[in-house]
Amino acid sequence: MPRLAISPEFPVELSALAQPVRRDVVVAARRFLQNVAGAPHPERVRGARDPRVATLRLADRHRGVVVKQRDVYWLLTVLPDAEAWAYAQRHRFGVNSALGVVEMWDAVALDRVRPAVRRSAEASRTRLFADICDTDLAELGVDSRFLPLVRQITDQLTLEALEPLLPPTQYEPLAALARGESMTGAWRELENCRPLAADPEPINLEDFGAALQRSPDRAVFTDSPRELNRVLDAPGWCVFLHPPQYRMAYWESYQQPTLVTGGAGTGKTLVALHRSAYLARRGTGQILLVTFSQGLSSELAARLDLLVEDEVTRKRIEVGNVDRLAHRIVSEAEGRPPSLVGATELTALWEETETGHSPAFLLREWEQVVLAQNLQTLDEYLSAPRPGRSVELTGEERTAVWHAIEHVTEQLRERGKRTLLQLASEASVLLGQTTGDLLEEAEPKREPYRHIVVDEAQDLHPAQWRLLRAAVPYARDDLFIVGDPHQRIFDTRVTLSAVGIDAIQQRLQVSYRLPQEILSWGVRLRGGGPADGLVSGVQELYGLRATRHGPRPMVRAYDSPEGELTGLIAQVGQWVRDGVPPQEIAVAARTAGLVRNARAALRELGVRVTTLHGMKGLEFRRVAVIGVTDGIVPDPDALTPVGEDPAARAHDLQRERGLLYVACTRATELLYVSHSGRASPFLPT
Ligand SMILES: Nc1ncnc2c1ncn2[C@@H]1O[C@H](COP(=O)(O)OP(=O)(O)OP(=O)(O)O)[C@@H](O)[C@H]1O
Repeated sequence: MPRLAISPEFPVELSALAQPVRRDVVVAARRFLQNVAGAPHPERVRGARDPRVATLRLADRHRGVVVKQRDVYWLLTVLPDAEAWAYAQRHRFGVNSALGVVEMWDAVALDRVRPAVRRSAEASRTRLFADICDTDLAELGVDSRFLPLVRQITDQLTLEALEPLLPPTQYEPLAALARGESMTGAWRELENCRPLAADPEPINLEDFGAALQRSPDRAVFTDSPRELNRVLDAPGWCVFLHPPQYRMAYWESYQQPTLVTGGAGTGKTLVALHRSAYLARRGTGQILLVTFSQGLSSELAARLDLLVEDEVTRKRIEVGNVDRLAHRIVSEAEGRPPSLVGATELTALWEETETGHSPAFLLREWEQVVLAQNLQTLDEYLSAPRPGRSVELTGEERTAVWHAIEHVTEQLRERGKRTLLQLASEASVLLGQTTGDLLEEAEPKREPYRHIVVDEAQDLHPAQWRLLRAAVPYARDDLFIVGDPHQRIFDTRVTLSAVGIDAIQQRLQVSYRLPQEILSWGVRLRGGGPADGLVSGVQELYGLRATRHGPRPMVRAYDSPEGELTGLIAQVGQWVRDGVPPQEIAVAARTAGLVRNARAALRELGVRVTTLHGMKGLEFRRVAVIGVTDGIVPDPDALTPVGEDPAARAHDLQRERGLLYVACTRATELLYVSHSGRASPFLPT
């Protein structure tokens, strides 16, 4: 029986074929896999650069291209006959000697540029890699077939021009050396191309099948027609992860909590989904996949349904948000659902106190100092640090604030009401009680989950972190966390270590969602210095890059809000006429009023219209962000007055900036931004 491995390009090419051809291709591939009568057989390709290449006739005038070694077939693509033969003739294949993964390159295209590289070498005595000996290059896996070309490269620009023609496993270490990095730096880049942990077995360059097994980003083996169907039908992200994503999601076991950070669209959510699926398949216990809001958790659940087909496995993963978890734990303990206090009622309670501080100031002090550190007594509060609060409070003032907090919490208790953060705090105490008393027992395992996977971690409050920490035992693979401090849209700047989560950190650097043009515009917009939180120290956006190019964001200035709305209607109408499905278009604005107006104006078109907050975690082909006007973004009502607390105001401004950045980085294809009157100060000039 043949062993059939599918490359990520195959399902993409397949989906581009007409339906009857597609059906025939699938039937033929299934026959080939099962080795039954009528199965296509490999046909050699005359003039092929690589003798292992063959084609399979999969449908009328359509062929699959395979690389064949013994019983292993790597099915690369399916194309009309002539294109398939040309493809088969052009490409060569190899095994990277450092990583043992497969490599593929267009040998004809590479040959075409060789004369130009040679000419520039003849005109210059400089050689980019003059200081690196052949042994070092070989150690980095540079293929001896590329060596003559590499030796002729005179400068960085020439190397960059070769990037699309070289396998990434060849290019990345060379690019690192060209940037002046050491061998260690070059190795680090190479390691990033490794999807699996290093294999202790020596690499056999002749064993292509073993190399394919080490390359799950390039080839998935299908043992049955069912698996074949799945690889061909499921969305690409369900089957193929990029090497760093794969390595993080499928690492056998993490000794301690793990934090994956990365910019917008780098695949953090996908990694969280795959990690959950991996843990569920392992069957070591119940998993909670948790995210910020109810809306996002529904999105996650829908994607998880696509990723995990098996019902028993899927049932091991509960998808939820932290508020709901807190609510449930408190409900179960008290025997009835807790009542929540509304914002207006809470503000009225703060107003009853007489500290000379505004309700907003007191609320922040309560949430960011008292609840964040779980302070229980006045003495604890008097000696506690107040990070992020720049207004000094004397001992007397602190005492007054503490009494104000006591007044409000007492009033809430009398009314039988709580805030969501209070619920989280109480839920973590409740969990602590059930587990703490039992620690000495043989089987204390009373935490509700064995593993917790957290998405959008940047916005969780310390009280919520304490709840999550208490909901899972201290054990291997307890917490797997993904987030991006630059996308924080709420007021929490907690580092994980401050809440007792000692996490190892990994980072994703390539955005697969955004074209370079939207990404670099977004990075300039986000600007304003590095972001803090989640990890100790600060996190820079430096190094984040994209793999695609596209149109630059359109920024449109209008004279009036009415003109801006008319412009929006025209733009979105054009997108719909271009054939973009309405569910792949989103319009976002900072205020509820702008959202209402846009929604009314676009009702007929059926596109999504939401607030900037509502864009978190989502993705659309085309996005319009309107009302990016001075006086609207940042929202003056969301800013602490300058005189009240300058540090809080600076944080508010960063949060508002982050909010706009989040909305603008949802577009995979096109971004349209508009304002009427003076532009928001956040817009890059
Ligand atoms: N391995 C992959 N295969 C296919 N598509 C991918 C892959 N990785 C990323 N993408 C694309 O990038 C998008 C972003 O992925 P994801 O939502 O996981 O990123 P994220 O880092 O969580 O983004 P954000 O923080 O901006 O919400 C995906 O929806 C998909 O379009």
